[in-house]
Amino acid sequence: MTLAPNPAERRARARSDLRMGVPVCLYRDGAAALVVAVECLSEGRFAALGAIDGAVLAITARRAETLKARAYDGDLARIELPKAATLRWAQSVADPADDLTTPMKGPFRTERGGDVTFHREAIALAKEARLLPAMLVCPLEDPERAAAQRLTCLDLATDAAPKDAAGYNEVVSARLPMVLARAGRLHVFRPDDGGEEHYAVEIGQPDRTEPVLARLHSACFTGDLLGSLKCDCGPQLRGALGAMGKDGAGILLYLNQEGRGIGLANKMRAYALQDLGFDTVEANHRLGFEDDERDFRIGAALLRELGFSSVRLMTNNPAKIAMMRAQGIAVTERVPLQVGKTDENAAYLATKAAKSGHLL
Ligand SMILES: Nc1nc2c(ncn2[C@@H]2O[C@H](COP(=O)(O)OP(=O)(O)OP(=O)(O)O)[C@@H](O)[C@H]2O)c(=O)[nH]1
Ligand SMILES: [Zn+2]
Repeated sequence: MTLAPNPAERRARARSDLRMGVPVCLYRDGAAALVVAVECLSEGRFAALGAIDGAVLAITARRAETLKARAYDGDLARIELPKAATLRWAQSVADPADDLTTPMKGPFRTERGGDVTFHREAIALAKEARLLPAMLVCPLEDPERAAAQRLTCLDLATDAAPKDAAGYNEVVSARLPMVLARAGRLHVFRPDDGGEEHYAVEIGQPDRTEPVLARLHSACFTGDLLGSLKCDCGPQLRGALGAMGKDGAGILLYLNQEGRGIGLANKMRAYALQDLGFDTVEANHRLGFEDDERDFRIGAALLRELGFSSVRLMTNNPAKIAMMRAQGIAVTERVPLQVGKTDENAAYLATKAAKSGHLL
């Protein structure tokens, strides 16, 4: 057998490289490009890469809208680098932190026509790496040069973003008595694509042939652990565990998709924007993200691994129900989970109801 990394493993390496500010080489059909995440760029690498003829900043159409830059490529825009472009300029294109204090960043010239495969893939990699979706993309005449510098190289014919969700393997499970549910067991699942681990908390011994009381909870460090008043996550987590403890059976999936899938750093960037008056959805858009970047297929995959095919789902989010059903998990009942409303999170919950279809 070959010991070489497979496509998923190469992609995992690429994500790590991007988080360190190391460029990654993308190639396909004889063409190639070096891509690097703007937020992690050093002065030295920016000077070297920005000087390459044809280098552009790839940003999402969401971010372009805020910057008033024309997005000719549908979901993304390619901003040309002005002659005097500095790293500071590139970072202010990527990061909305100073949008209001220094609004005059443009006007921006954006490219039109031509192939955007590398740009789109670069944005996808940035999101997978939980980085701001703003990438410096530089055409590369000779991909051999990237290999010679030991850069990670992805052949998009084989290593493009996979359409199917990762496979999950249970690493271990052990008994975990909890205040709210004594008969607990924690299962740890590891994906086969080098991505995040996710957890399942099983309460009691639920019958696999009956619909199980289930909760799909997304990680919220601020709400779950710190008791933040900005959201309802902590009370929902404890409310779900409490209900399962009382029932004597249930399954709580704890998915490590912090900040609706944008990561904690970006969620805190969103919180900083919320302090300037933007709501939770607007803040995501200004950062360049969609409202919700989570992949709920993971929840269905874990349920299947655990032997469940039917749930009574504790949620107020119809998208979770639709996704479960689309993934072949029967949702026999929606169990509302309305706890933890405070003065501080009332506007947040109202925005979720108005813009994201949450049920009140
Ligand atoms: N980007 C972003 N994420 C947030 C914000 N507030 C909370 N979150 C995240 O939102 C997610 C909330 O997860 P859930 O409670 O599972 O999801 P939900 O869509 O509200 O659905 P239900 O609670 O099931 O009704 C967590 O990952 C939080 O970290 C915010 O203002 N911005
Ligand atoms: Zn929260």
